[in-house]
Amino acid sequence: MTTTTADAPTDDHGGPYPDRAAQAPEKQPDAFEQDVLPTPPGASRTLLRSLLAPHKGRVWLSTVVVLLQQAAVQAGPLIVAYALDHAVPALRTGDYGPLITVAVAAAVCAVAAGALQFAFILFSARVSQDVLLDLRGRIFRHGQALSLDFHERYTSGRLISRATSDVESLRELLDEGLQELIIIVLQTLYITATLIYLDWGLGTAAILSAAPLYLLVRSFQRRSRRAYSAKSSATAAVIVKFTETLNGIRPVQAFRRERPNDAAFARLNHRHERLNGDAILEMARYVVSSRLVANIAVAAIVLWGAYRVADGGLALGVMAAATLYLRRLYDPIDRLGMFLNSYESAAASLEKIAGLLAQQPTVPEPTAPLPLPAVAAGRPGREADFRGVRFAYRTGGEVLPRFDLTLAAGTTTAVVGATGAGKSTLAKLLARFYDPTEGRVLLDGVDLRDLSTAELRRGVVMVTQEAFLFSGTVADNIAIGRPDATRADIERAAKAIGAHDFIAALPDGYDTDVRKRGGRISAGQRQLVGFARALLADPSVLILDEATSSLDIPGERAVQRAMDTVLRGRTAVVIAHRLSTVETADRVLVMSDGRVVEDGPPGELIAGRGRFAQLHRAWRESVG
Ligand SMILES: Nc1ncnc2c1ncn2[C@@H]1O[C@H](COP(=O)(O)OP(=O)(O)OP(=O)(O)O)[C@@H](O)[C@H]1O
Repeated sequence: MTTTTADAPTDDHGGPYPDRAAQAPEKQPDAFEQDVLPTPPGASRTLLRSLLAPHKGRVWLSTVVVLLQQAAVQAGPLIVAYALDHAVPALRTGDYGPLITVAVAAAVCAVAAGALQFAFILFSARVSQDVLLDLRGRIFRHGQALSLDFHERYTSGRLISRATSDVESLRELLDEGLQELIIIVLQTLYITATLIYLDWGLGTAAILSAAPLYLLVRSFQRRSRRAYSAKSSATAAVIVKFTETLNGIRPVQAFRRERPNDAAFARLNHRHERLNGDAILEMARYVVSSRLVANIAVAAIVLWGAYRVADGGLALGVMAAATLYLRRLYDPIDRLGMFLNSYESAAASLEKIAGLLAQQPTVPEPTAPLPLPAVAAGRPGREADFRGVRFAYRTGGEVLPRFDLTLAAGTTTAVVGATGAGKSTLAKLLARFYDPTEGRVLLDGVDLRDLSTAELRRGVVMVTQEAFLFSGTVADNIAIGRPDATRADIERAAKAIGAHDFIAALPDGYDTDVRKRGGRISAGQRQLVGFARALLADPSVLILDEATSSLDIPGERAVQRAMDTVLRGRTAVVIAHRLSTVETADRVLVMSDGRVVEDGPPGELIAGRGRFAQLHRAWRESVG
């Protein structure tokens, strides 16, 4: 008999699987649930640097352009001062020269400011668009490269959120942030220098007043980062709910889940709104408190200045000018808040993206891949061997206790067993969607972990129940198994499978777009397309998850014939749900609680008195 170990509580106390604790992260808060994947320190900065590195030249150019643009803008008051002090008195003496100079200078500055602003927008937009293009591509490529267990936990909605709303908040920073920052720094430097020039004491006091402001900025940064991180997760949760509901629209409508879904969505939507509000509130708090600090600083400095004026230590004019400059010095504080806002929003998003990109596939490519040995002429398929394999999902307990199993080349093995017995898990190990927790899965003696993905996919193909169709034509869908296949190859495969007639009857035959007319392709026909795809791919080992849904009798026969064709001449593992499949297999494995409890040719098992014999009798009776 077998034992169920999936939820054995003894593990943590030195039970039968001492290393299980290391594989049970669900006991700690789940990083996936909370949308905070572990990120190596400095990963966001490294990511940003690597994104900007190819555009260094343009970033510098943008910086120079915006500096020149600011110079052109700031020259305005100087020109006015020159006009008042020189051009107007000169005009009184009939000298038009200075006035013309002023007019030309003002026109040049105005045109230059406009042209430079245009150039800046152009350069910075190019940089930001290229960076976003690169980043979206990286997220997509990485998403595709990550292993199945990652996707099962992270969900496509979160990936979409990373590639859309998080990328968008980075765009806001890249498009506007640089200009804002440069303006803030320039204004602050210019005014501080002028204040020091006017009066050392006042200038130093102004600089000292930056200390409480600095503390305020730091606290705002911390709080706003937290607020934006929560907001980004809330946005992702809204998108996850959206995609999940719409992907499952059939069961949603069939089971009238609309109302509960509306309620659940409203909760997530409100949470998003509230967290967005929190982020805005942080900004409001910052603006109010920074203005308060600034006003107190101005009042204190002015009081001290007035005392010095009364004392005769400071000229009144200098005091007046310094007061005006002081007010201006604190003007960019609001701007700084806006900048920090978009910076923190982008930083929170970047951290989430960096966390995603830092994930490593749990089924990695080998660094030194090995080739599969050449198949001897006439030998069908390859031998598959599970050696000392034990498997536990990362999110759960042990599903397959340690076992050994050899599948001889060219044989068809039917796997049967109750739901949850571990049939699909066994199949997924053979297709290397997961690596065994312990032990090795070998194909003709080569560990699957040593095969390049291309070699592995040529060697082993898994056809799942749902036979997913991608957007594109029927021909494209069949050719996924072998992209270089000609139309003749595709038709030959379809004919062999018995799919040609229905495909030819579609409005555009093989060129029918499956998305536009997807409704015309029935479940059975989808399976036939799936088989044609597998036949064209021609793998040595084929794993087939037989559909549980029963088809009509002609449909059933067509699928059965197609299956016989596709299984012939290779090593096959069929997760069987049909009696006919089991009866025609070379070998039957009966699984229960993750263990193979019966193993043998179908005739032998049927004749025996085990589970399979009982199952077979019940099956026969139900068929009639
Ligand atoms: N991604 C996963 N993470 C954690 N546990 C899983 C995962 N997939 C399956 N399991 C668990 O592993 C066990 C075996 O599942 P498996 O899908 O292999 O069974 P099965 O025999 O193929 O069932 P069915 O006939 O219903 O498809 C079950 O207890 C299931 O809950």
